[in-house]
Amino acid sequence: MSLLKRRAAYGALRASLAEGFAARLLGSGVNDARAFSAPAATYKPSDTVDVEIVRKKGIDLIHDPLFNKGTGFPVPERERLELRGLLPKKSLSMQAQADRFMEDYQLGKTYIDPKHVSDGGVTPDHVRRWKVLQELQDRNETLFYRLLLDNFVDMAPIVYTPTVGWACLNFHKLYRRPRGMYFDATDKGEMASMVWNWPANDVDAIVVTDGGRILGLGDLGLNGLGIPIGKLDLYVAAAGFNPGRILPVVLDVGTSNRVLKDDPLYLGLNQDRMSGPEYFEVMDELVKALMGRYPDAVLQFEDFNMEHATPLLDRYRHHHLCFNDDIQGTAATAVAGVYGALRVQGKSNKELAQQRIVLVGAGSAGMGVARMLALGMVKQGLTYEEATANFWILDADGLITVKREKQLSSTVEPFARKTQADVEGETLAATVKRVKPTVLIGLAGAGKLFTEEVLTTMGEHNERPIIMPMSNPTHRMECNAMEAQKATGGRTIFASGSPCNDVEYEGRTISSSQANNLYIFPGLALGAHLGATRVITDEMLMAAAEALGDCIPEEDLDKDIVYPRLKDIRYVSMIVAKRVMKMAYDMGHLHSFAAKKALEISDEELEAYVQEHMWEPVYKPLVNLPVGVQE
Ligand SMILES: NC(=O)c1ccc[n+]([C@@H]2O[C@H](COP(=O)([O-])OP(=O)(O)OC[C@H]3O[C@@H](n4cnc5c(N)ncnc54)[C@H](O)[C@@H]3O)[C@@H](O)[C@H]2O)c1
Ligand SMILES: O=C(O)C[C@H](O)C(=O)O
Ligand SMILES: [Mg+2]
Repeated sequence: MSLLKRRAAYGALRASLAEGFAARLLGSGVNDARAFSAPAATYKPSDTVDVEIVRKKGIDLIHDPLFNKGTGFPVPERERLELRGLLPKKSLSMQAQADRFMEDYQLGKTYIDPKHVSDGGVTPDHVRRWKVLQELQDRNETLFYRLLLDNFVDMAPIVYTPTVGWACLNFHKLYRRPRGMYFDATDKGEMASMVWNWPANDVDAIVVTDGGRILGLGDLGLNGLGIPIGKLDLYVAAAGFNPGRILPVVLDVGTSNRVLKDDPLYLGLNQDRMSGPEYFEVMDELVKALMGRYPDAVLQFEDFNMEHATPLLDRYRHHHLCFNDDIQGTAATAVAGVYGALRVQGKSNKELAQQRIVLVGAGSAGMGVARMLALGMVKQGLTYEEATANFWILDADGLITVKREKQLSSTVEPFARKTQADVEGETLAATVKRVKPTVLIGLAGAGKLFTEEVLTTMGEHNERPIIMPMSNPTHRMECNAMEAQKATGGRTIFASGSPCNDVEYEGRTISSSQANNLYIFPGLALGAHLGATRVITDEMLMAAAEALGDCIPEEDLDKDIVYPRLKDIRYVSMIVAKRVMKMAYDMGHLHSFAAKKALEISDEELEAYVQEHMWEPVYKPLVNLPVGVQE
């Protein structure tokens, strides 16, 4: 990318910051905002008009959601692209289309029978909105992403958790049009050629699941594809990945879910879930097929069960640019949240080392979080062994100690309690009473484990308890915000995996934050992609965590908010991407020449570089080139 172009992008960034500043001035009644208005038009050779090359015309174009503008095709474009007569004559602006959609989205009366909505926390209205949005995505992706970006706070819970959980449970009944790629165990030997059926020559990001553990809903087999789709929706909206260059993938290796297997409409393999060497063989073939065609793509592993999540990450992380979102993205998210909560308490990051942490759920997410928090404590001066002594980890069998008879996994083993006072299998309530933790984290996916007794005890021992029920979706969270605030007299610093409303308690409003890896994976992947980093290291993850924490404005900390506002998600992803790239550079992992150059010029230049590479959901003029004619 030329320096001229980058300068232009930086100019645009500065202009938009100035615009925001001007708006604040206007809001505060200061009239000098005019000083920021645009100067008289001058010729800028760098401000080129971005066009998009398309190889289709006529009805084929209208039926391609990546290029379709619906009634938004301008008249001259209709002439150029053989669309005349295929659409009502009147051309609407994108804004008019957006307004029309929002009316339907907000007020639509499509009836959904409540008995079809079995997932706690998801209402019939969520489901209606999910359907309306999905239909839009299937016909006009540019408008879909425009709306998702502009209404992120309202729409993220629809395309993502908790509603996406309902969509996965019902994927086989909802299936209408293909999205993403479907591989299964019977495709052995064919995958490397199958991957060439995907229409895009370039793919920047792939999210893959085997449906083994979808949110806290268990094994959903092929239905799990809804999760990579939802994650990649956020890649585009939150981090500006190009929707034409993303690929959601499911590998169907069977399912242990009897309800699905017995359902004649289920679309996956009707066989038990594979495991052992055979499983890894199939997975290896898929990874080689995907990386063979798209060697530069970032590969995100999503919602694998405990048996496979860590082994797969260890297997591929040194060979491909990949990460496991549940282990690593969640870990960085939790670290940022605890740092934020310490700042709310008026403390610094240094005091992470003094925290006593009880964590329920010793699975991939839980142990990723424990390890990263321990690494954070090491950064604050402890040895790793001293750090692990600050944790009490419980799983379905209670407190984990060295006396556990079952073999502990290598991720859990360093955290097994060693002292006499620690009773193997102790209940959560007893551990919390005895240990008096300052931080309580839930990643068990088992619902209401933070009982009134547990929460009350947290309140008894802490002036400001830090309570993070991080499981998803809503009805699998360990508690909700109201329960935590009621039991602790409104003193909890609260962050949950799925969104919770703020709580009205004794005449005041108490903030709830969302501790979800959505704050990390889009920016992390963007930084890795733009920096061509080839690997994602612990240092890069820690940089992402710290960057996330730094994005919380002071005035929000004063309101007990421990994550940035979701409306600022693009800014957050840009900062996370920048800091990931800077860390990669320091560690010798940044291989993009252009990114290196930007970084060596200045911090602002690097921000502009990231910004410039974020795809914007706007209608660009379409230029048709016949197949075979080079761009
Ligand atoms: N907020 C986020 O960003 C985020 C990210 C990743 C995962 N999660 C959520 O975390 C949960 C777990 O995910 P995972 O990948 O670690 O799952 P996993 O299957 O790998 O691990 C689950 C763990 O919970 C334990 N557990 C189950 N029932 C329990 C009970 N009744 N009491 C105590 N422990 C119990 C299991 O023994 C196991 O150790 C899911 O609900 C998932 O949605 C949230
Ligand atoms: O998908 C989410 O909402 C977060 C996380 O990846 C999970 O598995 O729960
Ligand atoms: Mg997940």
